[in-house]
Amino acid sequence: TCTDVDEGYCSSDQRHEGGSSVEELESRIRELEARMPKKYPEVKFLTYKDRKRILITGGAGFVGSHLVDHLMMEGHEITVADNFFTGRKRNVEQWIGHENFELLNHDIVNPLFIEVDEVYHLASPASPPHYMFNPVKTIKTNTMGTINMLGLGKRVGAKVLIASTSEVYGDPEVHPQPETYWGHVNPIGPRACYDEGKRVAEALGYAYAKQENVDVRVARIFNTYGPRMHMNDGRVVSNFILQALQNETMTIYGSGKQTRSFQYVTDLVEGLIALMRSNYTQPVNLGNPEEHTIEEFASVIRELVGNTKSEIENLSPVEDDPKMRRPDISRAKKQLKWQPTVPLKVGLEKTIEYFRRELQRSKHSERNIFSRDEVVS
Ligand SMILES: O=C(O)[C@H]1O[C@H](OP(=O)(O)OP(=O)(O)OC[C@H]2O[C@@H](n3ccc(=O)[nH]c3=O)[C@H](O)[C@@H]2O)[C@H](O)[C@@H](O)[C@@H]1O
Repeated sequence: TCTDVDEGYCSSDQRHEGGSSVEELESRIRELEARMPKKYPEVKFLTYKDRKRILITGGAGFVGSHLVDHLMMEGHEITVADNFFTGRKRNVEQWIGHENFELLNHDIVNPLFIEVDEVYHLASPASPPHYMFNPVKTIKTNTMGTINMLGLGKRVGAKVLIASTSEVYGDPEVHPQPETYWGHVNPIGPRACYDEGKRVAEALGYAYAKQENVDVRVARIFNTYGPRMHMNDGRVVSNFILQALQNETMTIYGSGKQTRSFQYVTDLVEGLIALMRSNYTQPVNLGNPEEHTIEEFASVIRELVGNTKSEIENLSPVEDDPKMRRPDISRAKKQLKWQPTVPLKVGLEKTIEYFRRELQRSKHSERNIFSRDEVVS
């Protein structure tokens, strides 16, 4: 009988002779292995021909990390560049160590020299309190950072998708907002660092496309919500949910009659990918056209959270706060065959569940994958 089972030196005959104890042990190990969570979510295998090398700036952030999940599961090679100003390692921890994944602690205000086929350029603080906290850095990220990404696109021949924003329309005087509207932006107001930063990013994109033949896509992203928004994000959906969950006052800035139209993050991710893969080079609005007042959002969230003692209170209005916002998405429908599909209540429930878990969380390394299928099934 072989006694070197641990060392793996036994032949199968010896193991057989060794009697049932080794077989029992083996089957017990198999059983235990089956019970352990899989190391990584299921990733499709793509051959070299179909696999793309993709850089996602801001890939550890709220939107970026959902895009990472989607493209990783499709089987592509993903590099994330993030300076962790608002992004968090936790958002992509499910991929760390995977052979298709790389996480760089890199600030794109500095150039980055890597070989890629596509760049999703999402890096920038996006919530008003965050971008106003360091306006100079916000401008640098959107100007110098964008130049660096377009320069990378030029050098290696990569397609570059620029994440622009509905804020390029400012406090709009046209409603809903089509891409042909030039906007109504205060160039020296508190939001200017972001609004004007993104307007320059778009201008840079088209300048590089014209002068240097860089293949550029521009997505104008409207208000988006979902799991993995930062606890201190400060935007309305996460604020209202966290306030309701903790029985705190729900803070409406101003009358609450201002409107917004909110899309769930997985819808946005599909729109971004469709745009990147299309041949359409003009800006495209990506948003959900269902419009509500902020007051309505407060009561819908209050109701969905349930059992809350939170009161709703009106505080003073925010300077230059857009009074209404709703995307005209005819272009996305026509050119990308894209439109949002996740209903507000379904997305909000998913987001509430996420924040509820975050508030209860007391240890590291809990997986947090959110796929669209999980939401619609
Ligand atoms: O979520 C987004 O996608 C967008 O969020 C912000 O734009 P904003 O529409 O001002 O987003 P919020 O800060 O969520 O504010 C929405 C409305 O709710 C109000 N609000 C916000 C927070 C709060 O606690 N209470 C409250 O009433 C704001 O005054 C505003 O009228 C960013 O500036 C955009 O770049 C970003 O694309």
